[in-house]
Amino acid sequence: MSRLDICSVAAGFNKIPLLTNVSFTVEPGTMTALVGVNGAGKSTLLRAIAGISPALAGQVLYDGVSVHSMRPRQRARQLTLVGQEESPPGDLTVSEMVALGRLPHLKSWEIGGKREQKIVADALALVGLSDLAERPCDQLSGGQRRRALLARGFAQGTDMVMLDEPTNHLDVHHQLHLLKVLRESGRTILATIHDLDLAVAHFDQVVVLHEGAMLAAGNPSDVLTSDNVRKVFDVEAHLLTVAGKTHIIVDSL
Ligand SMILES: Nc1ncnc2c1ncn2[C@@H]1O[C@H](COP(=O)(O)OP(=O)(O)OP(=O)(O)O)[C@@H](O)[C@H]1O
Repeated sequence: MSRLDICSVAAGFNKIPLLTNVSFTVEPGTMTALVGVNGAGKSTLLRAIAGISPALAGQVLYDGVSVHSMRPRQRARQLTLVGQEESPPGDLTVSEMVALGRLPHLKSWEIGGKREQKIVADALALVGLSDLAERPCDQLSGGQRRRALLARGFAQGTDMVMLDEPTNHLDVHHQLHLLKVLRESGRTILATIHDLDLAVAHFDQVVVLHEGAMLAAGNPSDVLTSDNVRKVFDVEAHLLTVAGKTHIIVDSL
């Protein structure tokens, strides 16, 4: 497994940076959460880190290799990005859509083979969608669509997985189930997330973006302090420990 190094990265649009000088490392097999207010640039940064859009400055290294120097197929064999608002083509069934995650790995004659079918079925089972495998994607609820896209991400089979707001649209059971599946997968995870309590209780590292820069990165309870949360989100929050786990309660504006 490989580590991901984000080295002095700037990301933005039309050559205008929204974020500059972002540096942190995601160690192999660990989970990092990216947090910040709406419009802070989390999705923009994640796309730049995944190599989907250019970094305006700096470098993203996966196993020491620049992701921006990789060809798309080579990159897709090593890094998965599940975006925030993807709408799968409505006329594909759920299992056909999930099978798209396999394309970077396959020769044309391997498509639909027994091994491939099993990988797709396993990914659907992981997100609890086996019973909807043959349903067209346009007949899914918001949360089911989200889980189907996550299954496509799992089926891609890379050690490094980047997820843009993976818990959005998921009910509380499926939020916790997803975080458990991610942890038990042993994969290296970088995810944007709005729920600070999920970030503090389930991730190894939190990176806070604020006013065009990285405010802090590190252990969740060291980074999501009352002061930092007030500074970034303009709310009052308190950390507390319940049954050995740290949680954050946001109690007022
Ligand atoms: N294609 C684009 N061209 C120019 N600006 C854009 C484009 N897409 C998004 N933006 C702007 O870039 C900023 C950062 O957007 P981004 O989606 O990265 O934020 P975010 O932190 O992920 O927000 P959210 O929490 O609302 O999902 C926003 O101000 C947004 O309006």
